[in-house]
Amino acid sequence: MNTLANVRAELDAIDDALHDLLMRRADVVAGLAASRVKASGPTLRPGREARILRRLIGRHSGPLPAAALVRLWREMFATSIRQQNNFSLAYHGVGDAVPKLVAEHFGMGMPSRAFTTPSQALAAVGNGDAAIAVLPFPNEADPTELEWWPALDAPRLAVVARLPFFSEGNPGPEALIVAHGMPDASDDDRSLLLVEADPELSRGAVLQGLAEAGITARLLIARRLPHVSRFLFEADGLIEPGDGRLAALNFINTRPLGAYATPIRGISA
Ligand SMILES: C=C(O[C@@H]1C=C(C(=O)O)C=C[C@H]1O)C(=O)O
Repeated sequence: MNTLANVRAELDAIDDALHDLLMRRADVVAGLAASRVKASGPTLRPGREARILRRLIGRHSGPLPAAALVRLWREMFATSIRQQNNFSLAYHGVGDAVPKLVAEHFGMGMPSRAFTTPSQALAAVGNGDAAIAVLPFPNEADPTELEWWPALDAPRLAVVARLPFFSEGNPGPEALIVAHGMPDASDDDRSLLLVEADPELSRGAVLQGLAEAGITARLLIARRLPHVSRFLFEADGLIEPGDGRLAALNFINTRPLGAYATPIRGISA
């Protein structure tokens, strides 16, 4: 009979099974941490996390909202990252959008420190005080003194993830994670490209130059400086510093700033 006691007994059995699996997952991560197989690379691997979430969302069905599935896995990722080393993060943001994204992405327990400028947060990563910096997604309306991407020391420090990775519909304010080294591919990625070009060159001509080199890109920000036009593009795919397509470009300066797994924006039923 479907009494409350019966339903609760079934939930208790499911909780035990889930608990066993969570403990088993943590054991596997502990083995990974002890084995040093990741010793040469960063702890946080947003590309791998994106592959896991895409795979699970792809097989998902039933009444559990996909957003809840992602939240549960985010908490597990954050826990397993902290299991692997003393992970901590630096962030900068005006208002509460960035701290909110940090809490949603890394759970409530992740050690994090706020900085009043993006360059201070990046310096904390540069000198090893923090593993990553979370910074606001570049915006055309940003004041120059908060514009962090033109001075990003890529590929030493590079963009490796975009937050939120999952949202149903409009994501609201977004952020980027900057870490040491270029990110792993996730099979569906986008790259940030800084281009400095002769101010005589229109943005259409710059886009055409990129297209002729085989790079499909969208303009995010254009800045007219005294002797140069500076552009930030989001390009399809993973573009790393040695990419052959960059050699074909003859702008004043073209620099990949990193990449991120293409975020999921709503899922079709
Ligand atoms: C376990 C790993 O480290 C981190 C934690 C992950 C996980 O818990 O599945 C996945 C990617 C990394 O951010 C890994 O690199 O596989």
